[in-house]
Amino acid sequence: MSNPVLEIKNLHVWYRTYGGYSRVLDGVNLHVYKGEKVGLVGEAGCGKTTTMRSVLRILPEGQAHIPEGQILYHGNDILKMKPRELQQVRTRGISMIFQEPAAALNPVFTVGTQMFDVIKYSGLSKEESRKDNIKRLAIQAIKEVYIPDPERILNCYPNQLSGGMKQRICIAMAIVTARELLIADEPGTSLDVTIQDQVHRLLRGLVEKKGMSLIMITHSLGVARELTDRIYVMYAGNIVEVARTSVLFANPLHPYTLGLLSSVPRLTGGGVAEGIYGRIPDYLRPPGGCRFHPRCPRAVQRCREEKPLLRDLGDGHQVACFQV
Ligand SMILES: Nc1ncnc2c1ncn2[C@@H]1O[C@H](COP(=O)(O)OP(=O)(O)OP(=O)(O)O)[C@@H](O)[C@H]1O
Ligand code: NI
Repeated sequence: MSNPVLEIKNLHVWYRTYGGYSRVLDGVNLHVYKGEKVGLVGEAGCGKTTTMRSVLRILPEGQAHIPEGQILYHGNDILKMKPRELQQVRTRGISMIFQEPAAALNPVFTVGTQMFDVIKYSGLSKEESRKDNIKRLAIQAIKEVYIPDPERILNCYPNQLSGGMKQRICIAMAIVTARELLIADEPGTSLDVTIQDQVHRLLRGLVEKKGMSLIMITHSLGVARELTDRIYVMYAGNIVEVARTSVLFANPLHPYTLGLLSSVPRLTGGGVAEGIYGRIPDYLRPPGGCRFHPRCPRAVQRCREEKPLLRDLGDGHQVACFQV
C-alpha cells in the first residue's frame, strides 16, 4: 500500500490545570490511507476530540501542551509547520466538522458570506477567485449536500435554517475546496436520530464520491460499523485495539472493546446490556500500568505495573493487552 495521508505517531497531549498537568493523550498512534474511512471510538472524555484538534493545531492555546509525538501529513510533521504551510493544510488538505453545527456558523453573517470567505482563503488562482466562480463553487457544494434552492440558502442567516440544514451547510463548507481528509467529530449528535442518520449517510456518500479519506469520531461502535472500513478503539488517551471493521465485530479482543460492544443497544429488544462499570480515570493522577486496569475484569498484577503496547496479531489487527 502507498503511504498514509495522515499518520499520528506516539502523540502525547497534556492540559495545564490548577491541579497540575492533566495527562490526557498517552502515546496515540493512528493512520489513514487515501480513500479510507476510519473510526475513532471511545466513551466521553477519552480524548477523541483532543487527538483531532491536535491534527489541525486548534487546541486551546496556553492550555494544551504537546510534550511528545508527530503528526505526519504526507510525511511532513504538522506540529513543526510554519504558519503558511499549516494554512495550506487547513485550506486544501484537511478539514473538520464539529458536533454542534450552530457553533461553527457565525449568526451575524449570511451562509453565502461565510461560504465565499472559506473559498476565497483556500488559495485559489487569480482566475479561480473571480466572484462568479466563487459563487458557482458555493452553489455546487450546496447542491452536493442535497439542499434545494441553493441561491436562496446563500442569502439566509444560520438561524433561518433547521439543525439538519445547518449541519449540511457545515459539510458543504468543509468540502467546498479540494480536500483530502475530512475529520468528522460526532456530526449531528445534537440532532434527532433520523436526521443524524441522514447526515452520516450523506458524509459517507460524499467522501466515497470524492475519493477522500474520513476520520469519524464517535462514541458509538454502531455508528462506526455503518460508516468505516477500520476502527480505532480508544480508552483514556490510549488506542487499545485496532482492526478492520468486520474483524473487530467478528473477533473483538480487548476487554474494553468487549465492554463497549455489550453496551451497544440490541435491535431485537433486551435493551442496553451491562456495559462497563466505573468511569474514565482522573488524568491528573492516571492509573499506572494499563490505564484500564481499575475497570478491567481480567486485570492481574502485571497490568497494574506495566503499560501494554499495541501488538500486531496479523492482518493489521492490533491490541494493547497482556491478557489476550
Ligand atoms: N482545555 C482543557 N483543559 C483541561 N482539560 C481539558 C481541556 N479540554 C479537554 N480536556 C479534558 O481532556 C479529556 C479528553 O477530552 P476530549 O474532549 O478530547 O474527549 P472526547 O473523547 O472528545 O469526549 P466527548 O465524547 O465528550 O467529546 C477530558 O477529561 C476533558 O475534560
Ligand atoms: Ni469530543
